[in-house]
Amino acid sequence: MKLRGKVALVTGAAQGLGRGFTESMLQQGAKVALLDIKVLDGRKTTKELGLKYGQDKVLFLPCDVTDKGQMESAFQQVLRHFGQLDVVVNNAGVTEQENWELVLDINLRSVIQGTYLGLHHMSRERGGGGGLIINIASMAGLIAMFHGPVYTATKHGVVGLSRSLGTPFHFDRTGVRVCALCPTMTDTPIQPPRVASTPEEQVKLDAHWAYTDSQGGLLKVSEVVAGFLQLVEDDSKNGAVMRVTKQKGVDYQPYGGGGQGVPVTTRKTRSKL
Ligand SMILES: NC(=O)c1ccc[n+]([C@@H]2O[C@H](COP(=O)([O-])OP(=O)(O)OC[C@H]3O[C@@H](n4cnc5c(N)ncnc54)[C@H](O)[C@@H]3O)[C@@H](O)[C@H]2O)c1
Ligand SMILES: CCCCC[C@H](O)/C=C/C=C\C/C=C\C/C=C\CCCC(=O)O
Repeated sequence: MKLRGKVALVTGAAQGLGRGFTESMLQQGAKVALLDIKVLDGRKTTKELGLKYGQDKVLFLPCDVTDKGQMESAFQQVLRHFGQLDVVVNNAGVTEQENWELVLDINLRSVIQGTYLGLHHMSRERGGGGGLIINIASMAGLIAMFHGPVYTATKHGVVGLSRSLGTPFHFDRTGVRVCALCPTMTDTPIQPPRVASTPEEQVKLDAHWAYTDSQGGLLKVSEVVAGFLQLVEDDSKNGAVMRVTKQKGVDYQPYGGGGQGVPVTTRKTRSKL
């Protein structure tokens, strides 16, 4: 998809990867609605991007993605304000916390909600113009993350959702591509500090940073954004699961015959996974 003249909606856009995806689409000539629960940060980011790319190109909408009413209202407001919707990026996410139900709500239930709302408004069978939904999963959607079992479960769920809706059965009716993006550890505010306030916490942090350093350290937001733009622009990718890692850069998770929209791999390639 060429982004010039298109309208995108990004959840969790106030900072980190969401802000990066937003700015990359503004650079390509799209208009973007930024949704976030952090109202002050969201307004600040929107103002800064508006000064750079034009205030008429951006719209900030305070929105808690776990609240169905707020999500429905945000989608309606985007359509009223910009008159169209072409791209939905379900990006808002949190890492493991004591309240595991909240991790599930934000990282998976809200992504399902955002995906269904995107299909509802963009689907050709409902009079929409087709479009693209990119769900931000993680490499934790493909492999185990020892210090985040629920986080890992939610990201596996996001991958499964995107692959299933990214099949020709759905695309033939909706004209909406659905893909998942799976970065490894990236340098955003979600990352924990290196030093903790208690010895128990320090053990976890040491394990996290030892793992991260062993993988080549943190990705830059710009490296993930480069992959994101490839996924936006390549209309042949539907149900595709893009990985972004320090070791291999941008590539796709091969699924063999079962993976729609991704190349079928050879046995030799599969054995290296
Ligand atoms: N940074 C990484 O290492 C990394 C790696 C792989 C995947 N991811 C995924 O990328 C996405 C973005 O993460 P990030 O690293 O930019 O994190 P971040 O913490 O910098 O940004 C997340 C944003 O989501 C918003 N948010 C959280 N809960 C919300 C809610 N209920 N409603 C609306 N907005 C909410 C936050 O306010 C914040 O602005 C997440 O889904 C995360 O799981 C991050
Ligand atoms: C395994 C592949 C990489 C997945 C990246 C993932 O999507 C992003 C993770 C972001 C931050 C790291 C997660 C947790 C913090 C680590 C330790 C915290 C320990 C403290 C605590 O238990 O609260």
